[in-house]
Amino acid sequence: MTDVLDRIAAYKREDVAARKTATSQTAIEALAATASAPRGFRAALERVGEETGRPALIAEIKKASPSKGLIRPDFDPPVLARAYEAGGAACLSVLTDGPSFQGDDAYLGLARDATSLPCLRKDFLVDPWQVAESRALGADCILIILAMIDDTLAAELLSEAERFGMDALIETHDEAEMARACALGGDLVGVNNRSLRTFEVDLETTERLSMLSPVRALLVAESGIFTPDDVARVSAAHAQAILVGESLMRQADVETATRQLLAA
Ligand SMILES: O=P(O)(O)OC[C@@H](O)[C@@H](O)c1c[nH]c2ccccc12
Repeated sequence: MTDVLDRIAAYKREDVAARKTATSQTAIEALAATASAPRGFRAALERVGEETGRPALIAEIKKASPSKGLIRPDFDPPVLARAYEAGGAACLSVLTDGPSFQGDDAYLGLARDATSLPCLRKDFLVDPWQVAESRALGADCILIILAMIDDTLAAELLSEAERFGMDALIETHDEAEMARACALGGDLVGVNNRSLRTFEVDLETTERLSMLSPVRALLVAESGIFTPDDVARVSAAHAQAILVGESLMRQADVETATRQLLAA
């Protein structure tokens, strides 16, 4: 049986091929040019981190996941986005992948228009065309999952993000991927504590990889963060930002839960 990443990569390639037939590179770039100007994603993380002396929060709008199934039944992106902003999030992450996460491209603009926060388009990028598409959808930052692509494509995605004035979060899972991130030269690097192959979560991943991250990179601890103690733990491991979805999405009162997670 092929694992989940291979399965996702396969349907993404098919999906992108169809989208590219419908909308050429020139056409998608024209749409990107009319999108609302990028909000500095990395800059917001840096600023909030300095102001609070704690890791800045990237709060994720996620309805479901392959490992957990349905996470949030009453799913309303603008309402959730405003609750996150009021609770103290520095940035948002919005799942747009449909088949695995019950996301939708439209959720990105809905969440972004409801707040003043910079937004990450959380999706699986397998083609540089998707970078222009992300900007056209309003994204301020894209995600580059190294486990899914080779260095040539990763470098292309990174330079396209730069060309469109967006930030790029380079996601790593192990030492080899962290070495690749260093060679790529990105300035925003994530450590995903969840293996995208086995779904197992371990905050030790951040502790192990943080010291290997590029010197100039802002480090984001991703996944499996549930309590203020978890935040303190990854903060002690030098994470300057955290990416949190499930633990906040499961709370009835998202604003209060967000504030409590960030309380020192
Ligand atoms: O819900 P969690 O455990 O707080 O995790 C959020 C985020 O890190 C996770 O959704 C994620 C991190 N990298 C990804 C790549 C694709 C899809 C999802 C993800």
